[in-house]
Amino acid sequence: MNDYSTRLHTAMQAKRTAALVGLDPRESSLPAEFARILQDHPGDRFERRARAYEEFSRRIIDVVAPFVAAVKPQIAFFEDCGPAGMLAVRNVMQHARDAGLIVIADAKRGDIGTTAEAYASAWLAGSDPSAAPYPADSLTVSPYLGSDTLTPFVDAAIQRGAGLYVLVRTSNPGSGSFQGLVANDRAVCDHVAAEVERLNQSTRGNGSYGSVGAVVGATHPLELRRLRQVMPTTPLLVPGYGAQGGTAADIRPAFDGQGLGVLVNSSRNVIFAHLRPPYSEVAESRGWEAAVEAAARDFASEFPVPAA
Ligand SMILES: O=c1ccn([C@@H]2O[C@H](COP(=O)(O)O)[C@@H](O)[C@H]2O)c(=O)[nH]1
Repeated sequence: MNDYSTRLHTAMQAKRTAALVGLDPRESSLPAEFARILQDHPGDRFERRARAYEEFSRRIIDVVAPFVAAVKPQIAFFEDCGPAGMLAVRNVMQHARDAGLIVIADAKRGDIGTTAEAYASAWLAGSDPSAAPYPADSLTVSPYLGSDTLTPFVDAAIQRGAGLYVLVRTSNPGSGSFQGLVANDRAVCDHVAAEVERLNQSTRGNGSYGSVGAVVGATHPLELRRLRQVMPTTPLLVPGYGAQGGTAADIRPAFDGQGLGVLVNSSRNVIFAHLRPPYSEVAESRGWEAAVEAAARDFASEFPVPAA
């Protein structure tokens, strides 16, 4: 069984990019053709929306799979469709696994003891997609309940060859209100980062990185540099690039010398490329999937990874 960071870095080297496409479907931004499913598909409005999200996400996966290493379904959008949405996201995740992509479930789970065990069991399929009802390679988790509540996730990650991304410094403008508070001369996010790096050590095999990763936003470039030093062997998941204002220059210092150690997320700017120039022109002439392809190619080329 290959551990998570080995599988992740193999995928990044195969696709030669650290780009990750976020699957954040929203009814109001779907291409016009999805109106048919939203109006005519059997079931109630939640089931129709779930069907549209599944079809849209599958087609995004088909378009971006040649260019990126991973996808990150944002579970909230699927959950908002009720039970049909959870079935849809399960199918989307399986479709992405079948396409050879690393799948990060952005569900931001976290709870005490046995409840954390149940979350881990549900979401961390790891190297064997059939090991969990939701076939994710890795999962975002919240550290807010304390370090002991991360342990069940770490144990499951080791057992299943799965990965975790612990929220350390999130990309939203208000993330400093708690994460930036200073205790014992260090910001809370630095305390969390030190704990993530410590937990990560128990998951390191022969590779340079472990399987306990961290979420650090591109919108806080100074913290990103500092936190990379606190977490030198921790794989980073970096949201906030593109639509939230983060740039490639903000993120580059977090990569190692081989172009590894960081996955960069972009959601809206890729999946809804048909809505913004210059890709809207591509959509007009060649359709929305061509616009997504052009945006995914451009995004991937911003974060090149050398072949192994
Ligand atoms: O700190 C965080 C943690 C998670 N996210 C999620 O990433 C995507 C970002 O979408 P964009 O369209 O590229 O802005 C979204 O699912 C967020 O919930 C984040 O942005 N920041």
